[in-house]
Amino acid sequence: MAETDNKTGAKSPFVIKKISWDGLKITLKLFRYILPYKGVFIAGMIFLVLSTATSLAFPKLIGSVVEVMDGKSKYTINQVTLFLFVILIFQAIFSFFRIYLFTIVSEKSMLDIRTDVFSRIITLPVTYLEQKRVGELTSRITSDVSQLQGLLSFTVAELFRQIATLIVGIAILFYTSWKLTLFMLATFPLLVVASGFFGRYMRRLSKKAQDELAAANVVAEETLQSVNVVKAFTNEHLEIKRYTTILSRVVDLSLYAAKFRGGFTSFVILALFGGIAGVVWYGAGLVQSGEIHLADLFTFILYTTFIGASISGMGDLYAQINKTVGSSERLFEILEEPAEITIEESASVPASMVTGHVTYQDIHFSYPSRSDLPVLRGISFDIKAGEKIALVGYSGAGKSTIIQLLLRFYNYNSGQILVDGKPLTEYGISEIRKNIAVVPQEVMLFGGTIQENILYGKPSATPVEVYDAAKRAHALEFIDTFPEKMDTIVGERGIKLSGGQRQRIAIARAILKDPKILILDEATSSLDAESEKLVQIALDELMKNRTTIVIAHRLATIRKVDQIYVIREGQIAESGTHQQLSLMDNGLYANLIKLQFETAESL
Ligand SMILES: Nc1ncnc2c1ncn2[C@@H]1O[C@H](COP(=O)(O)OP(=O)(O)OP(=O)(O)O)[C@@H](O)[C@H]1O
Repeated sequence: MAETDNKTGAKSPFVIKKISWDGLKITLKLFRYILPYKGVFIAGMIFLVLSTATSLAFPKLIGSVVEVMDGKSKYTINQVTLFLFVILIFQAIFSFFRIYLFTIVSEKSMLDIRTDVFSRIITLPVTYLEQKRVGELTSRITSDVSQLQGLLSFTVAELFRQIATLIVGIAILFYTSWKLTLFMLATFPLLVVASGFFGRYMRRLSKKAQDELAAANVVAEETLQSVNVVKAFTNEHLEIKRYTTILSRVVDLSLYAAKFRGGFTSFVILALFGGIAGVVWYGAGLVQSGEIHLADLFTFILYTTFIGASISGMGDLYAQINKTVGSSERLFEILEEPAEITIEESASVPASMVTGHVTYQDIHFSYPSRSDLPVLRGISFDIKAGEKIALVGYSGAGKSTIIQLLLRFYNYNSGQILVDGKPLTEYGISEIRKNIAVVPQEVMLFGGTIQENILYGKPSATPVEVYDAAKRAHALEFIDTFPEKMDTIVGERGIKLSGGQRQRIAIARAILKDPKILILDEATSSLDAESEKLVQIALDELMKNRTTIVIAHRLATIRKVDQIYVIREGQIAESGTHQQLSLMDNGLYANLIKLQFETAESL
């Protein structure tokens, strides 16, 4: 986790920036998401102009009321009030449409942005994703996109309204009385300079507080994700402490920032009302000397408050835009990251029907994140179509890595992997993955029905196919015991399945996918004898006529394979059949078997 420092944030790792031109350019790219809704957006802009115009007419009308009272108007008080009401009603209608139309645009474009970001995240290469925390990526889709929503539904409208209020307001003021306007403007530079100064400091603090809060969320999320581990270690108090420590930093920062915000607001109020008091004083003199009417003074003061409010609102707006720029930079960083596959490709690529002849030729590999540490150091083997091999070896020897390369999660550094004689790199990523099914150690079930979970292997399968796959995976044995059968909800909000049951669901998925190459990453945890037997029968069924690579932990599977490769420190230390290897004196495999046998006996 990034270290945070003391309150002054002198060396904060969170970069605090002024709005840069580059950042703004990135933010402007967001408007391409508005393009599909440009008609609605333009309509919203028209209503925005209208509602701003009506609100700007308001001080003028109040002035007219005063004119009537002063006996200097040709209209009656009722006429002017009626007109005022009509304007108010129009303003209400315009505001309604402005808000509604902008919300349509912002909600719909947010939907598009979220979909794009989500699609991009899940199509990014594993190498990119593993550098990021899950919490960080989800906050891209949630908080960063929400920040943009503010831009479209609120900030654009506010920016326009405030700029229009400033320009039109000042123009009207000059028209009403240039002397009084110049007097009023004399107070402005002070306000602007001070708000610039305070505003910048406050933005820095609020950005820090925001980042701290995000870090707190990551902590909460991580804890919740592995809540069972926390409980098992009875480390609740540690987690609570971790969370509250970071939260109290957020509070400290926010309170510190609040002092400045409070101070700034007091200053603005003083300066604003001081300015108004000054204008009233000077204006009263002008009215007395007959230079302007009383009504004009009223109008003038109202416009001055409007303008004052606009100026003080600018600081907030700046902060909003700044946050938006930050969010868009983070979003475009993901959106512009090259994906490994496109969604269309993954959906439409037909599985290139390979026969399943897999060859590893002198594969060398190190993980990009630890490029100095060779993990595979010259792995070579050949598996004929339909043959079965097992990879065995101590933990960390490189077995899973061998598989990850076949799935093209990473690119190997040298050597070549061939499938049916053709280099792996010449296949499309989706194409190759469609030919491989993985039955992992830890089977992940999605929240949904058993049917949906099996369908994951082949989304286009018919219910009959799903049923058949479940039957062949020996999953019907337990599915039929549930009242809702295939429609039983599993996952977070449904029933929890046992390890053996989950494995049989995974096997059913693989049967449905029906690939030529199968990868079995055996669960290390042992199942009870009954489950073990059923899982084994299901696996035997699954392995028929498929090239199979087993990361083996259980003797039952290993005995049946054609060839066993013992991996040690990224190299093949021994190879042969179970028979051959177990007879080798002092052989690694023979030792492993002995070890497993002893462990099994001691249990
Ligand atoms: N994503 C990764 N980034 C960096 N190093 C990794 C990564 N995954 C694994 N390693 C390292 O690569 C080496 C081989 O790991 P691998 O997972 O292939 O071993 P394994 O034989 O499958 O072990 P196990 O039986 O425990 O699953 C280990 O030293 C591990 O720390």
